[in-house]
Amino acid sequence: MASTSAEAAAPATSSSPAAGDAAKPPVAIVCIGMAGSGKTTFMQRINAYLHQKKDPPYVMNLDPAVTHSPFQSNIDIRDSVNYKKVMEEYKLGPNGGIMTSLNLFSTKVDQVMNILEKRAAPDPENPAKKPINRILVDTPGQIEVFVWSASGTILLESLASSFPTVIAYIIDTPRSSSTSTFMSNMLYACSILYKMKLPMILVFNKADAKDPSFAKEWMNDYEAFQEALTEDENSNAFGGGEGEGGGGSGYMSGLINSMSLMLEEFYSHLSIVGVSSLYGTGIDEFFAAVDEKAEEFKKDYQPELDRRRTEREENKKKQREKELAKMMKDMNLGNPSATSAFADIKADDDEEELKVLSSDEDDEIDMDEDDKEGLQARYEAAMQNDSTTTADASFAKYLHTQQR
Ligand SMILES: Nc1nc2c(ncn2[C@@H]2O[C@H](COP(=O)(O)OP(=O)(O)OP(=O)(O)O)[C@@H](O)[C@H]2O)c(=O)[nH]1
Repeated sequence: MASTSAEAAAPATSSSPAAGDAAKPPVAIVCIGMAGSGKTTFMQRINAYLHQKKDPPYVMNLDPAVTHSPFQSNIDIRDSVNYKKVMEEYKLGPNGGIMTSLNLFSTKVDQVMNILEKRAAPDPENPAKKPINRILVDTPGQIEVFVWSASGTILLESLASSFPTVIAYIIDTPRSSSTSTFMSNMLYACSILYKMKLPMILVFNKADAKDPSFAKEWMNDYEAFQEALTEDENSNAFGGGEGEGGGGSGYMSGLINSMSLMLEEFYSHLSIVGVSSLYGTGIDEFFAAVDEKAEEFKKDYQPELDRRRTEREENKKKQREKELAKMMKDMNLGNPSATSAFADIKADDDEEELKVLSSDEDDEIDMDEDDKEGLQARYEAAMQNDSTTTADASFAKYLHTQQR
């Protein structure tokens, strides 16, 4: 990975393996793709490529339903969760089974992160063991189950909180060569980007079967896309078929046209590579894009992630306060910080009153006039306070008893 000043300046998160290897934390590559896009073949290819470069990655399989994998995983969800049993026990269908298995697995995310962080740092007991440079993550082909589940978010956020994390979105190029399937795929990628908020590489796979240069052109040149759209419309590629000439109602082309305009901004955030997982072409280009996106992660996404984490912690604190207030209300104690009774406790702690009480705990009559007046005034305030409830008064009485 190219080392830049931005990288050197990037703050290491507290749990980051950067603590052990400040210049080069491993990059996590999360492969997401529709069923049949060639995701498994792609994973196998990049895994083999890194092994060939004598830089073996750490591989994690998050697909509980996969029956055969052509590569070995260091961490495999199937070792912890039995997908078939989950389906049986919870009486679920295939997608529910995958989602529940992922949910169960995500409860162990801390253990997973501990393992990854250990492998990312140098091992003092075994200095010859090289820290890992890449973490490859395979996900279920049912994209929506992973992307839109809480567990998918938990797993990705945990990864991203420790390592630069990049999404590789695998696209079946031959199946995306019409403007409508291309647009559907782009919208899907767009929704993943906005849901995951992580840098993304579009991997146009099966480049041996269909050259992906058309896709790059469509993404960079609006007019080229327009021409292809008109062609598809004229050849009735969208179906519909009303009227002669196969132009349809024009609704589809109008929709795709306006969406392509909207997606221009989205395209500018992406890296695009064409690969053939079958033959191994384009893999160098893919890893160059990974390095570029890892830098982008540190520069642009990491601060945003940190901001979101701080915001979440603040919200949690606010929520806790809200819950506490609700609990006090449930107990009919009002808002604890709004009652003068509570304020009194704090004041009593560090004022003379305490000394008086501790010196002569039994002797109420010995309290000097100032103390008595002060206490009296506070009882009255407690009784008169707008928000004072019967419980506040009881509390004041309780305080009084304690002070005796
Ligand atoms: N021509 C060509 N075929 C490919 C390439 N990559 C994958 N395939 C084929 O595409 C089909 C699907 O590949 P997989 O790797 O199983 O796809 P997947 O996305 O993992 O599919 P699921 O396991 O269903 O999620 C297989 O027949 C592969 O041989 C490629 O680069 N070129």
